[in-house]
Parts: sequence; C-alpha cells; structure tokens
Amino acid sequence: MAAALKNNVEDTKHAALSPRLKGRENAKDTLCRNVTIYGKCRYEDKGCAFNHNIERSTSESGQSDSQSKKTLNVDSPSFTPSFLSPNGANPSGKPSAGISPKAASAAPFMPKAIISRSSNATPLRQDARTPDWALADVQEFVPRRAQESALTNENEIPVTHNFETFQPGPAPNPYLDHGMNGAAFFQSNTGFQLPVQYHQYAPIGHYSSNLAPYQRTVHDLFIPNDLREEIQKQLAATLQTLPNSQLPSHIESYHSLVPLDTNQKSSAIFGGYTSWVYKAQSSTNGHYYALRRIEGFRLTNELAIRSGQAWKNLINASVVRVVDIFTNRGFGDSSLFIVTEYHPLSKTLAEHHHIGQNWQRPARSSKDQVAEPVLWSYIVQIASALKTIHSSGLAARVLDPSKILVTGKNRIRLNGCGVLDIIQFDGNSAVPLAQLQRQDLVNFALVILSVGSGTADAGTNFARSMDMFKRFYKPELQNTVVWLYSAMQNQDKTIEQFVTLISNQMITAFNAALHTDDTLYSELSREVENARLVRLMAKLNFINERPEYEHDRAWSENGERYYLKLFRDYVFHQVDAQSRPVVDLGHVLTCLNKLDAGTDERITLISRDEQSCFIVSYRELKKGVESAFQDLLKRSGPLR
Ligand SMILES: Nc1ncnc2c1ncn2[C@@H]1O[C@H](COP(=O)(O)OP(=O)(O)OP(=O)(O)O)[C@@H](O)[C@H]1O
Repeated sequence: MAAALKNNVEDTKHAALSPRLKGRENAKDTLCRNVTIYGKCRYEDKGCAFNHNIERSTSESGQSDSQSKKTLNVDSPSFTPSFLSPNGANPSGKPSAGISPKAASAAPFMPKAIISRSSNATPLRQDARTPDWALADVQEFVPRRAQESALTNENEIPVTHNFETFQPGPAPNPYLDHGMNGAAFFQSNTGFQLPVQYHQYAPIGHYSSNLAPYQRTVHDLFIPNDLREEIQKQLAATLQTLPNSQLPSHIESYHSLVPLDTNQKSSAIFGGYTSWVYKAQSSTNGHYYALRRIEGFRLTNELAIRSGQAWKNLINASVVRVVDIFTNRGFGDSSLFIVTEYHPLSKTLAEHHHIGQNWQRPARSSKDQVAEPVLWSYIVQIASALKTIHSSGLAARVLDPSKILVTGKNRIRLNGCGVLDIIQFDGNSAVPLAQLQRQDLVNFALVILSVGSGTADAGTNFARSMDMFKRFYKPELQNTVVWLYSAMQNQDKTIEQFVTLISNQMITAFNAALHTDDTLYSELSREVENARLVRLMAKLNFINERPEYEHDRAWSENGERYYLKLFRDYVFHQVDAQSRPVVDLGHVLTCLNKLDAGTDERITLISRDEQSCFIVSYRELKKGVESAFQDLLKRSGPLR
C-alpha cells in the first residue's frame, strides 16, 4: 500500500513536469498568439520561435488538441496576460487591466476537485491514483520570462510563450512586497497578482529577548501570560452577573444590572446628588455599558437633557464616551441615567493611587511615589482630552481623581463629563464657557498635585500639597502645575497654549504609545497563527474517530481516513524508545504548519500494531483532510 502511494507521488510529479518540456519542444507547432490577436507578429523575423502560419497551425491543431487540453498552457483558465510595466500601468499611463478588481477581491481559491471527489473517495488499497492536489496544478501560473517581452507598442499585448508552474521558492515574499493590492493579492515582479499564501508564518514586530534558542520556552510562541490573564479577567468581569439581585430587571433597553460601586455616599462633585454606577447589557445590540444613575434628579427643563447630548458626539481616546442620556423611574424614584462605554475592571485614579488613604498608611515614601514619567503621561492624556472638549465648545467641569478612570497601564480617561451640564443647567444665567474652561485648567493642576502628593484635599491645602510635591518632582513638572493653577488669575491661558508648552513631553508620550502599538500588533500576529492552527486541529478532530461511520467503506480504517488517523498519532501520540509519551509542542506546531501548507515533505506513518506503513506527503495529507472534512459537511448539514 505504501509502495502504491509512493508510486503515485512519483507519477504525479512526473506529470507535473512534462507540460513544461512539451511546451518548449513544440513551440514551432504552436500558433503565435500575436497572430491570433493582431493578425501578425512583429517579432516574426526577430527570433519569435512560434508558428506564424495559420493554415499549418490549423491542420496540426486537430492532432495536438487533445494533448494541449491535457497540459497547462495559455488557454488555461487562470492565466492572466501581463500587460504591464512593473508599476501596474501600461506605457501610455492608462491603468492596466491586470486582474480585475472583482477578481482581486475574490475568495481564496478552493479546488472543486477536492469537493467533488470527496463523496466517492476510494480506499487506498485499491491502487488509488488520485490526481495530484489541484492547488498547484490549476491556479498558480506565472510566465517564465515575462520581462523578456518588453512592450514597444502600447497597443500590443506582450505574449509570453513559456509557462511553468509557480515555484514558491524564488517568488517574492508576499508579506514583504509593498505592491500588495488589498489583503488577498500581491503584485509580483512580473506584474501578475498572486494570492497570498495564507499558511506562511514569520514572526513580525520587534524581538528583544536575548535568550538562546534552547532557553526559549513555549510561552514565546503565544501571547504573554500576563496580557492573556488581564484580558481573561476583563472578559470575566464583563460577563459577571448578580443572581437574585434586588435591582430592577431592566432600565429602558439595559438589563442584567451589576453595581460597580458598593459604598453609598453623596459626592460633592455632582452637586450633592448621590451617584451610582452599574454595568448593564443592552438588549438592542448585546454590548455592555456603564450606567451612571443620579439618584432623585427631577428634570424641570427639557433643554437640560439636550445640553448633555453634545457629549455624545465627543470622541477622544482619553474621555469615557457618553452613549445615551435619559431619565427613568425604574428604581422607584426619578433618576437621571448617563450611559457610557464600559471599561471592565477599571479603577478610579484615586483608588489606583490610594489618594487620601494616608491615614491607613504612613506618609508617602519615595517608594510609593508615582513616577515622574507616569505623571507626565497623565498630563499629556488629560491635555489631549481637554483640548478636544474645549474645541467642541464644552467644558469638562468634572475633573477629579475620583472621576478619572484608569483603564489600562498608565491609560486614563475622564469620566463623569456632561453630568453637571444637565443637573446644573441654568439656561441663560449659566456661567460663561471661558470661565468654566479656565476652571478646568485649575482642576487639572489639582489632579496632578493630588496624584503626585497623595493628598485628596490639594485644592484646600494647595501650599502644603505643593511642598510635598516639590520633594519628589523636578522643576519642570512643578512649574507646569503652577502654570495651570494660575489660569484663573490670567484670563489668556488656554489649553492650546498649554499643549504647546508641553510639546516635548507629548513627543515622548507619542513615541511610547507607538511602541505599545507595535508590541500589541506583534502579539496579535502570533495569535492569528494560533487561530489558524486551532481551526486545523478542530478539522482533524472532527474527522478522526467517528464510530457512527465505522462500517462505512469510505470512512473505514482501510480508507483514506486511515492515514489521517495515523497522522493524528504521529502528531500527538508519539512515544520514545522507552515507550514514554513525547510531549513536544514544537513538534505539534511544526506538523500542523506543514499540514496547513501542504508541503511536499514526506513522513512515515506506522500503524499502532506496526503492520502497516505509509510514506505520505503533507500535500496528500492536506488533500485527505480537506476531502474528509467536505464529506463530513455533506453528511452533517451546514457548518454552525
Ligand atoms: N465607564 C465605566 N466602566 C467601568 N467601570 C466604571 C465606569 N465608570 C465608573 N466605573 C467604576 O465604578 C466605580 C464607581 O465610580 P464613581 O465614578 O462613582 O467613583 P467613586 O469612587 O464611587 O466616586 P464617588 O465617591 O464620587 O461616588 C469605580 O470603581 C469605577 O471604577
């Protein structure tokens, strides 16, 4: 059986080589395509090796027809002629046809042969001469010397007569090719667009570890543990529910309320109103939101709600986005609800830095101190938020460590904005906007002072807090706080001026943000590969060990599925010389990657009783997996 399979591989290889040889030998019997298209070939006397005699060609075509149909040639469906100069435009400067945009956005090629063959798969014991897997045969053709047929006439299509199968080796790496057009195609040197090879894998992004290969652990292959743990905790918090809760079952379209703060307190920040925050799920779109309830608020003027609506349009990475505002009696009283985006497991800046909790602990030592770069990062983020808010004709008004959320490492967002616009709506007698905006700058200074000195009452004890602050931070930071704090005295101070003053720090923060972005992107690229392999493993497990098809010849141990089962053993159930299980994740990943790529590498699969032995290539295994999976789909109905 193994020999049959081996011969089969040899035969198909030979079959794949022969069209190339024949194509070259028979050039003089093949009608030149320039003659077909233009009636004449301008290279006829300049060495074009093809036939320019229509009659001769016609008389001979009958005889060679059957052959040409068998081999792959210019009439093969996937061939697209290259009109092109390398940049994709023809010499006239007009856009070239190339692959049409429609074709370029087409789904990746899926060989029909596999699907149609799968239902009547033949057991390998009967000399199963399965045609070689279709991907390489049908689709991937490039002209061998496309560059030789340089264009001299803008109306003439260069015709390249020699074709050979696309060899993945020397082809340009699609991931490095800057001419990539869309996600699925890239422009090769020859002007052809070829589908990206989805199975290719290369670690992208920076790699800073100095570990030797033997020191690398399996964790190197996956998203870092702490990041995964953080994300998992956030997901768990998002999905958390409160069974038997006394809370209303829903508020408008929001249900499954879970309180996010537990201590009842009336905050001076919201004009003496008590505020509560709940996590809730929207029945409209299934997303999770934070609902801030202002208890006992009675709406006396419709315009008040409208004044808060402007916040719905305010988008800044450092502001918690307002989604909806309404009043509701679901809690048995009249309450105002401000719905915002939900940031799982976030804490307030006051909670995060234990501001005002010094009664529990000794006065801040330099060890507890918030590092200066972190403070600068906060300053840059708050400045960015205020710039957007002020230029939208609004003022934050609520700017306090107890209302700024820490949503990630050194990532903060202003929260509670817009609430005062509604509950302190004053109509015509409102405080001028410019004054509110200057107050924002003063509050900004107090936030930084509070965080830096660890005191909650920096506003009432400015001098004392400043003294502590000076002990830990450099003059540049001290001056920044003083500049902001004096905004009330100097009517000209604006957030725009402030932003120009801290431009150096903004560059530093921007650079750090780009580094974070790069790191996360690089982590993401690893997970993309994992997702691919998980899908492949799922396919393998769908196929293997199906007792319900035990007596079905197509699924029997003698059939094609048999070597897939042995492959499963080869990947996962290897034992060493002492019959101890080999647990080698590297081996599993390598095998699965090769399977996904369908490489020509052959492996030896031996049955557990050591009575059967197969020599089979990954290419054939891949074909077997696809065929079995498609068969399974047909039997099981649509994929869920
Ligand atoms: N959008 C949100 N997403 C996730 N959690 C939030 C959100 N808004 C608030 N929280 C959480 O809800 C809790 C209460 O928030 P709140 O703004 O009421 O702060 P607080 O410390 O209770 O302030 P106060 O003393 O003024 O009531 C905080 O722990 C905060 O992290």
